[in-house]
Amino acid sequence: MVKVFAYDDSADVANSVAQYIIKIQDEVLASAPTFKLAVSGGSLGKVLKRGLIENDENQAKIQWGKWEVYFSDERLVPLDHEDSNYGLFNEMVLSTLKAKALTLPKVYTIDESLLKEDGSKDVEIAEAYSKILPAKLDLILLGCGPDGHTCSLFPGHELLKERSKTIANITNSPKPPPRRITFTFPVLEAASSICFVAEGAGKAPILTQIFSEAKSGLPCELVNATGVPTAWFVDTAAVKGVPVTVSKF
Ligand SMILES: O=C1O[C@H](COP(=O)(O)O)[C@@H](O)[C@H](O)[C@H]1O
Repeated sequence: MVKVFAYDDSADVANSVAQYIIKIQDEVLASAPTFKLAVSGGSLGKVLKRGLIENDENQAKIQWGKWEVYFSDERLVPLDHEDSNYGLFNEMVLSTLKAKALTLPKVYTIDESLLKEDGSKDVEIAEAYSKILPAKLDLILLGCGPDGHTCSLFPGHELLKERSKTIANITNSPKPPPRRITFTFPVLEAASSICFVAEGAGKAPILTQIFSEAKSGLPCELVNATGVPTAWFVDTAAVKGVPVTVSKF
């Protein structure tokens, strides 16, 4: 089932995403020792900072020590590089927790020792990450690129059909940097829940394609079709003119 939650204000989007994450965290931790979630890069970083870190009420409800954090995709650059999705999560979330001496989540990064300038170990990086990935994630937080990509699964790319690997490497990402690793559809399909965050008028044209009845085959549309409970948190600008029914979480 796909639900779309829309708000006029970006602060309300961030707060609602945080409350949604906390709800799933609480449900999972009622019967499991850890909450396993995956985060994405891009604009999601600021949303997490605003909703989970800058909002004291939300932050107090987060059991950071029981979180296991994975990355839905990662750019094959050093972890402290400005393009790294871990680097973004560190800057937006972990750095504040460290500064406040709060308990840190367990964060699963790529094996940086395998990063080579010529990309000769990129396949190994993907294989190594697939070995630390759990069989099922409780929640995957995704972004939606202006071309409809999510994770590092791009429109029309052969990786959309990948079924044998859970993590694949890509050498020709149309969005820089070109070398990345990404979840494949079997990982997305196995998740307990998925949440997209998309904001800004610039996302309205692609959301119109994703939510129209005509099949576009866009990666985000394919995620919506997996049958995994999926929530979209958007601002009203992103869904202006989009053929979808919206509500509030
Ligand atoms: O390259 C990437 O882009 C997508 C979408 O980013 P956004 O800034 O348009 O939200 C992101 O979800 C992904 O993790 C990242 O590597």
